[in-house]
Amino acid sequence: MSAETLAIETRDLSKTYRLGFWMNKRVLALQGLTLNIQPGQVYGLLGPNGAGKSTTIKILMNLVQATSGSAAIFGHAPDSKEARRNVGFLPENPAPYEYLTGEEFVRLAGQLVGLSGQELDRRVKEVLGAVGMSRTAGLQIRRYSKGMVQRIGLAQAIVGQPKLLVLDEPTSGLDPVGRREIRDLILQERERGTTVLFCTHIIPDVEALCNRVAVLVNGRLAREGSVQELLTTQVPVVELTIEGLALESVRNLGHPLEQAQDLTNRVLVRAANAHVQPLLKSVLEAGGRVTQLQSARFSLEDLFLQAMSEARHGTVGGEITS
Ligand SMILES: Nc1ncnc2c1ncn2[C@@H]1O[C@H](COP(=O)(O)OP(=O)(O)OP(=O)(O)O)[C@@H](O)[C@H]1O
Repeated sequence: MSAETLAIETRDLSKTYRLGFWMNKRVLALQGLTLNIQPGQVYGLLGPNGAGKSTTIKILMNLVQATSGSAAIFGHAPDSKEARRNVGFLPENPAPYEYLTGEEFVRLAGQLVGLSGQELDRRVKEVLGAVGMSRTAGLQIRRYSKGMVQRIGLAQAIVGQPKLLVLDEPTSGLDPVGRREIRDLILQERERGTTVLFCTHIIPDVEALCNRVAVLVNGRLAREGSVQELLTTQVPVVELTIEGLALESVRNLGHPLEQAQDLTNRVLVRAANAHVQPLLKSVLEAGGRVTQLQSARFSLEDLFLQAMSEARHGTVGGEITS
């Protein structure tokens, strides 16, 4: 395999689910998604509920068939042995055999990826320690809390030291300490050179972990790039706190505003750098006061909200047609 082979490649990937008694309603869960994920990248898939993140992951994990387009893992089709051999997977709701103990479950996962003997013993012990489950590994999984199930799910995903880790909401259900531990673990995997694809709603996790992100809205790619690139290509914005004028009066001053919000007795606005001087002048002329002015850091959260509002205001879920 050449060094340039992509870890994950999707080309024009689409998925339509059929719904209703006559199967006559269609949900366009993915609409022509193209992604290129290089080996060694930690890649975040972001998007509102129903954007198509889990569907993308399920197609890559061969749990769902694409309606059209193609997907490959290290150059191999998702249903091939070659693709599966290289992947550790944590599903959205890991539902492991709940009568097994955590340790038995991780051991089984290790055996399934070909580990045995002392190497298996060593790896099981190692990963149980890494996910903070050494003490509770002897309990049946049905006794675990959601966060513990999540940790054991992650342990089974990494036991075989896969080249690619695919994680569907890895930190969901975890307390802040647990989230930090799982984040550290993903960082360790990144150090090891593992490619990681994960989807999440937790934007600080994306900022802490990812080299690259894609924002999906309605099954389409709304943004894609390195975190750095996506944030620095944004127009610099200034945040002003205005007193003595109502929100409507500020809006009626006629200057383009990125955002305007009514707080008690003051208005908070965000405007692009270029519009700040004329805006200031108009506020003072209208009898208002500017009590605070600071440059605002454009965050991934802003980017996410911007992508959503451009795509369609407040839409949640794939497009439904009949
Ligand atoms: N098995 C299914 N049958 C019918 N529709 C489905 C099925 N699975 C997903 N969908 C629909 O496809 C769209 C995309 O769902 P998907 O689970 O991929 O979104 P998501 O981005 O992972 O959402 P979330 O963040 O809420 O987990 C949604 O409108 C969802 O209702």
